[in-house]
Amino acid sequence: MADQLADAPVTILLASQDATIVDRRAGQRSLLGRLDRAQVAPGFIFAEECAGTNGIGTALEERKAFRVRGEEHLLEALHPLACVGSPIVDPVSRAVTGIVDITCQVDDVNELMAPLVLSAVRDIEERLFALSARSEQNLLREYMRSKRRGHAAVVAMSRDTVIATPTVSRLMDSTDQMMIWDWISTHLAAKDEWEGPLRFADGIDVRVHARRVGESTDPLSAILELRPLASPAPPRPRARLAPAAPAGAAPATRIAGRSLAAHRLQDRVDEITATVAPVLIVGESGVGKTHLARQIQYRWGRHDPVPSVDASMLTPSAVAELRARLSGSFACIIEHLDEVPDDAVASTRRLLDAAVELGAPVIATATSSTPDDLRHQVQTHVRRSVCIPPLRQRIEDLTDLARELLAAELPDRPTPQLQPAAHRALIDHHWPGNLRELASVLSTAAARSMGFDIKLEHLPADYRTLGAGRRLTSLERTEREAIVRALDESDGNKSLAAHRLGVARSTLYRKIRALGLENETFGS
Ligand SMILES: Nc1ncnc2c1ncn2[C@@H]1O[C@H](COP(=O)(O)OP(=O)(O)OP(=O)(O)O)[C@@H](O)[C@H]1O
Repeated sequence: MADQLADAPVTILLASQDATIVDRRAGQRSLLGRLDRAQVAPGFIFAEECAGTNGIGTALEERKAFRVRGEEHLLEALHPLACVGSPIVDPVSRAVTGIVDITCQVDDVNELMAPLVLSAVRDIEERLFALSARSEQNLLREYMRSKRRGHAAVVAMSRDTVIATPTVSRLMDSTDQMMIWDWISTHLAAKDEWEGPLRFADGIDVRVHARRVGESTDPLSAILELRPLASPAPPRPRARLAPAAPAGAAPATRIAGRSLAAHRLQDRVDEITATVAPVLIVGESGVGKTHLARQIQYRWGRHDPVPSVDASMLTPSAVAELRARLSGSFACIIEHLDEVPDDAVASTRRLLDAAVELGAPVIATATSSTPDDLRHQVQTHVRRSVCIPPLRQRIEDLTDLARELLAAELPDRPTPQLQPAAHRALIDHHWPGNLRELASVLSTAAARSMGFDIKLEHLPADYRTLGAGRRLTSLERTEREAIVRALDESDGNKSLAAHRLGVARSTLYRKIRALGLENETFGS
């Protein structure tokens, strides 16, 4: 388009979704000089709240093509100009992703400007549609990765695609699919990761860990890993030792971090690795129990990855099978021992007794150490245990942990560093999902920074806590929720959202900035 309009008395502007001009093409020298004087150039923001009525900001507000001529502009510097701007609407998410605008001097206004802008926008929207095919490929790749990591119950889902492992396909009908899609759309609207319960149409309860695939601006797609809950008991898939993942880089043999908690953990791990015998690793979900189990196995000389089994899938006969294979050299990791089903408690206890007797390198993990829990009786059979503290209790280790996670994420290139503002924002977070959550945030950030150092703007929106690293008060959180809801219900239209909230538009803009919502997209 820029080539076609090279000799025309117009210039083409491209603005981002926050109305910042990011590119300016074509235009004769006299026009460009005037545009420079009026600051109509890359880097300048033309959001309506800063620049009043103009072709970029108003088209963004109205979500439709908008024509402004001469004194219709609020800013006097723009009075000699005329323009037509139109929003680019993502064909899948329906979010405005930018604005195309053609600007000229008032005397050069031409009836063709509007059709030209609209045709450019159509071209861009078609390309965005083609890109969504790429996000399907990403989804498939992530699904395969999840399966390779040994997860037996995995679903990959986007608006148009559902892929599921046989364990889940057997459970899921079309109502379940719709319900799962609703669940994803709700929980991953503002977060990249979510874990919580979900009930299938026939009453089977599962716990789902869902993680968004791709960028937050990509069409929504997610990987869900399902674990059955103990009751009501679903027809359980038979537990199998997950095939060990192919040998990758050797796990680090030291615990990352310099906090007192990290030193204590290191000392305990050193003690434990001095003798080969069953170990129980306790800690909140995502804290790195399985990771530590692999480190310990490695230090015991198991340089090939050791197979693992999820205790929530154990049946008495599966435990008997494991027991038959047990010897002083049989190594395995039993994950989530505190979720062993009631009917497998007794046999698992016997299995662990035998493992202790034989000195077998069996490592179990558990998220709960509640003393009166039936499953606690199983845990006590392991005798030796180590507890990994949650990330929020060793937040000073975040830099070292982030380095380790980023090195694992980008094994083939220099490890990116966290820039101070990004580091401050991450330190301020509560990390309920522990290292799993941190790994996911860093993976998104590393993709956004293209593998270079991670700045505040590379973090997912929810983790850029107000730049200064301030945590929201509960009142601010309530306010934020109300604003997000209003913007969602208004499909991102700020005038409508302000009307719904009963506040002036300028107040809404101020709140949006103060609550760190400027880079969010809203609506279906
Ligand atoms: N020290 C570490 N270095 C690099 N990656 C780590 C480290 N600790 C944990 N991770 C990564 O963090 C994620 C969560 O770790 P892991 O699966 O070991 O947690 P967990 O405590 O076993 O979780 P759950 O109880 O929910 O199964 C994994 O992707 C793991 O590879």
